[in-house]
Amino acid sequence: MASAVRKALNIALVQMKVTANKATNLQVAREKVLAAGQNGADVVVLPECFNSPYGVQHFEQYAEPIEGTAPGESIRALSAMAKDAQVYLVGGTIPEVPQRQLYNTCPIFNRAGHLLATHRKVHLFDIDVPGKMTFRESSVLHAGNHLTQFTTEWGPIGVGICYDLRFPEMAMIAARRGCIAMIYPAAFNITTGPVFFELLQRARAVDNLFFVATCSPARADPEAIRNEGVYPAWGHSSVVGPVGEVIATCDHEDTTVVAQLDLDRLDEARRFYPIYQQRRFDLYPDVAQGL
Ligand SMILES: NC(=O)CCC(=O)C(=O)O
Repeated sequence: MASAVRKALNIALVQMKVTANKATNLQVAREKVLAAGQNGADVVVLPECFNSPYGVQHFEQYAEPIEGTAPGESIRALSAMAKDAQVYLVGGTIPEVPQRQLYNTCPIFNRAGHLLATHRKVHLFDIDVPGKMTFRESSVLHAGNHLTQFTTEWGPIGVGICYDLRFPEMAMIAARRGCIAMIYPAAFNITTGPVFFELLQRARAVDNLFFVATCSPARADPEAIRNEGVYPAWGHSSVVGPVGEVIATCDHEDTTVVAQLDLDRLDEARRFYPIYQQRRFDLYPDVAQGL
């Protein structure tokens, strides 16, 4: 007898503290991914820049190759975590150096530890809010040129990285290609986080009537932020449902957020609000191209 299709998937967002020690970061990630798997997670997500401090001055030092015959130690460690925990692992991001160019890249593994896909951050985080937050990823990073999704038994899931969340087109394309969710490893900060982070997640979710999940690093100690210029991560890793409801969230502490993505919620939202059938591509053909 064919087994019933499972209608819900369990997700865990590992909001871990990231240090300057790569080996420690990998060990902490491993412990938390294994714990999440033991607690029933199907999909586990790590934060943006989980193996290195987040800052343009650090990327080159921590960068590793991902694909090819000699993947770096973070990729080998992530593959083993996914396999040992028997989970899909959205492996946060690491600075990637395939040849000379650097990228901010998310590797995604299946339950057997095989690399399913990689997403290179498409929209680089270049902003200048004077006196509050200036960041210029493009001073050292190159932007990726591909949209990314991976396949699961619940349906395809799209992947973006942090600043990619601000661009509705990416999530919209994923939704129209059948994705049930977008997952974003992310590291918003104490300037932009309170204003935009939840708003953007809820907007992407309700625009597309699908799930949105984000995973941030935990915030560093205030002295390290004040005295050493450590990036002040906002935290607030969250799962948002198809009508923009916050299903699970947290503050900025070291924690793992768990939630269930119940596909009945998605079906119901799309039945109640049939925007997928009501679009007027005759009036906006430019946004229908390529889909
Ligand atoms: N790491 C990032 O891309 C940060 C994005 C961010 O903080 C924003 O406001 O956007």
